[in-house]
Amino acid sequence: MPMLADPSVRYAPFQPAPYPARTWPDKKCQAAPIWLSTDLRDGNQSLANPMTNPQKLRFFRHLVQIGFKEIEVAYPAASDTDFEFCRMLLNQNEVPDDVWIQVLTPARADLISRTFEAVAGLKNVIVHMYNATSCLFREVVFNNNREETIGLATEHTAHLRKLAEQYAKSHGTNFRFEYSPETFSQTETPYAVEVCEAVKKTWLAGKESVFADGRHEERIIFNLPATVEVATPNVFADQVEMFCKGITEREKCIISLHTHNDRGCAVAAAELGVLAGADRVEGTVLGNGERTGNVDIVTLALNLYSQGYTPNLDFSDMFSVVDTVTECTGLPVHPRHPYAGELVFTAFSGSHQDAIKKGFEAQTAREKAGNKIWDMPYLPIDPADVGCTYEAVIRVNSQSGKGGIAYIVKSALALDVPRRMQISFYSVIQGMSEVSGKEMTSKDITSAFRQTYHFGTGHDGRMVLKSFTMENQRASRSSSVANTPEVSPARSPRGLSRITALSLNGAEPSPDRNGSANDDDLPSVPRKISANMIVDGQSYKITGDGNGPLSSFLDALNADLGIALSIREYSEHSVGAGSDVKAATYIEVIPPNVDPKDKTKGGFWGVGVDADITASGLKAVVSAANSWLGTTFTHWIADHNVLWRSPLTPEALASSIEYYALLGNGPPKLGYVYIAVGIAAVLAAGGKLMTGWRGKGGEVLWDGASVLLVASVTYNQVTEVYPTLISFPNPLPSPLTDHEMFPILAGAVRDLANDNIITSVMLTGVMLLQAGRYYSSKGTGEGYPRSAPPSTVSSPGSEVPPKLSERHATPFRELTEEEALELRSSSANASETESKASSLGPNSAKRSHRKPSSRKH
Ligand SMILES: CC(=O)SCCNC(=O)CCNC(=O)[C@H](O)C(C)(C)COP(=O)(O)OP(=O)(O)OC[C@H]1O[C@@H](n2cnc3c(N)ncnc32)[C@H](O)[C@@H]1OP(=O)(O)O
Ligand SMILES: CC(C)C(=O)C(=O)O
Repeated sequence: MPMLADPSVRYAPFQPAPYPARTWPDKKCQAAPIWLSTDLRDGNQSLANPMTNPQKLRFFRHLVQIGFKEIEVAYPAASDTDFEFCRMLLNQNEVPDDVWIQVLTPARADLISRTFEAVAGLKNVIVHMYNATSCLFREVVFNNNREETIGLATEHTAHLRKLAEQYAKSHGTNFRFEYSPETFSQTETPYAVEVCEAVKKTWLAGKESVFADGRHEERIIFNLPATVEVATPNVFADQVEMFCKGITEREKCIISLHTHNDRGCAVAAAELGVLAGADRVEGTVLGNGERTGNVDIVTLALNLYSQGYTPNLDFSDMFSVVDTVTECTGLPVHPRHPYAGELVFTAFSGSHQDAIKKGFEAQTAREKAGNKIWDMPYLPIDPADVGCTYEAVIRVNSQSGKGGIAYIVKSALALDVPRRMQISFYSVIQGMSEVSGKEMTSKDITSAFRQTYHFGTGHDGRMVLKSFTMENQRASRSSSVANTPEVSPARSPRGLSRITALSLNGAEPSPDRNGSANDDDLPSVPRKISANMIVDGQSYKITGDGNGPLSSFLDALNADLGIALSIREYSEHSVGAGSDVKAATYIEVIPPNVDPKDKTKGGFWGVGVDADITASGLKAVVSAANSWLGTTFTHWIADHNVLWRSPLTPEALASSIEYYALLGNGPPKLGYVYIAVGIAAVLAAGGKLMTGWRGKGGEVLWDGASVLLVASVTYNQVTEVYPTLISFPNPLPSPLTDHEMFPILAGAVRDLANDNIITSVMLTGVMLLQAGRYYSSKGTGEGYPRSAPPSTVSSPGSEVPPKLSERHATPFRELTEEEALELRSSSANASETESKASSLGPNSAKRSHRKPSSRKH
């Protein structure tokens, strides 16, 4: 049946009693209520497969560990399992002295008696009796009028009291009594009060001395259930306040709440009910229970905690709580479950991440100043308080922003990346995550960072700084730089002491000073650097002069390697503390044709970390220069701009032009390497051709094709690629995209990209041909003879099926004569073999072994 156009024909609104005298809206909840966990009763009775007793025991122990002092463990009259669980708790001495065991019974004499048998001998027991009091239940379920309903309750209260006194005497048990007017929230509140008055009278009759002695633990518990949640939480709060004010001898009663979540408001109803005067709340850990569940005590407790009130329950290890609940109930916990779900302290979206990152920084600063109050965007409590690490707080996908990514880099690598570098790295991660369509893990992000900035062992770029010596008028020093940019054996105390003095906190060197930013504390004195570098595997010693370490290094790169870069932005911070302190330096470099003032374009970032501040700066320059140089000696990135980018922007073309101009005007030695590779390829191909001429007829075909392809590539490189490459002007005109040469240069990079495509297709062809040759000479490996022995070849009348499947593992090979024969005979027999297959051989059995469908129609 579809939803009704007019639901009022079927559903009537709940009619709350008017209660204008309410005071609860102005109350505050400033202390935890008494908690009762009913996980092992109400939670258990709602499970398709109720818990086994070992599971119940595990859960019980965990509840005790969390700090529950009242635990409803069973409905002992319901089943032997529940009965035995109570005995198990007694026999194994599982119940701490300060914990009360609660058991539920209906208002039926036989079941009450059975309940007492179950708990006989336990130290502290609350016997909980219920009968429904609402009009619907009175009429439909019990067929009782109001008086009869009260009679049912009082009669069984009297029976229960008798047994309690008896068992207290015989077993020394402390008994308390809880009565639930089940379906309280659907019962007329004054009538619920009337029922409870009658029950109270029966239970407390003659016990005046108990209260006169101040034994308040003897108070009767009236538990007010929203057995089914039928109205808004304010209605429930009104009912609770009405009850609290209506019941006499309030001081002799504990008012308890038992809310269910049918409208999704169990937490709100319990919270407002407490404001309305309740002392106690029954619920389950993480909200399992009938239908939509009982109220979730984790949420209630941590809501209090987040307001600065101690909940008297310890959820410090939320993971183990979730494990216990899920493993015992067999139910999952929703990833968005308040305080406990896997994702509840996690932000994927950029603006949330940005705010959280800034929030953490502000929180750290506040705490340093002595104010520990948690005040964090998007995070109501500190995840660490419930056993979460901060790692999961920010997770990155295509919805994320630079702040979140920077947060992860900072958490994982202790690098506080400057804002503009964050933006630059963000585009790297954004691109990756859009391509994959998946979340980027912290590991993905840190390894992308290392790769992008050539940071850390195993992430060297094309250029590596091995060691350097620095001379100036004050001192002369030398350092070697370890392979990993993060650690340097050079620990100059002088360098370290300068970290603070040189810290510019993101201030940029003015372009004209060109890298002398970290010389603020020194007068401008000429420096000379001598550095040992590896570029594309070749060692170079470079030297340069300048007003500081960075400017002299940039001078050396320009003079000896033809790498003309200047610094546009510089910042640094210390990493760690004490004797392990290091400096982290971030540098943005720009090539000569880039406008230093237009910070939206043309920069390349680098990072360096070292115990020596000079080494950290130099490493940052090398890292940035590597970003500019590109990762490998290939042109894919530049060509991608030209061939596959849509729309093809002038900026994309400009960056490809810059790349090829750099290559064309690069150090001559790079050119020699390029030519040497070409010559080696030609010689190798030629050598193979000769081998082919010397007699192996079959191989000449392959070698011939390879030679043809290699020759074509060489011709293309010599006549097209090389002349185009060296035609790029040095320096490039600036601003590039507006210059009249731009269309010509754009055409040149298009030609180069096309040439590169041709080259790569041809070289791929060579590789495939060579692979074919390799496999043909190798055979199939184990067990496959280069020429098949006669016994494996089928002959007319042979019953052995030919092993054709083995043949598939041998690509690109000529067949031996025997194999050719075998193949021919097998194809001639193919149709015959097929027709025989239904009656002969193992395959026929396989094909026919399925039974015809036995389904009846
Ligand atoms: C809201 C709640 O969560 S209440 C707790 C619910 N939990 C459970 O029911 C789990 C355990 N229950 C059981 O194992 C069984 O129901 C038992 C053992 C208690 C009783 O089983 P049975 O004797 O077979 O009765 P049944 O389960 O059909 O219960 C219905 C009978 O109990 C009566 N009844 C229901 N609740 C109560 C009550 N609180 N007090 C007295 N009688 C009650 C019904 O009116 C009905 O009586 P009828 O047979 O005369 O019409
Ligand atoms: C027995 C009562 C308290 C109950 O479980 C309910 O009303 O939900």
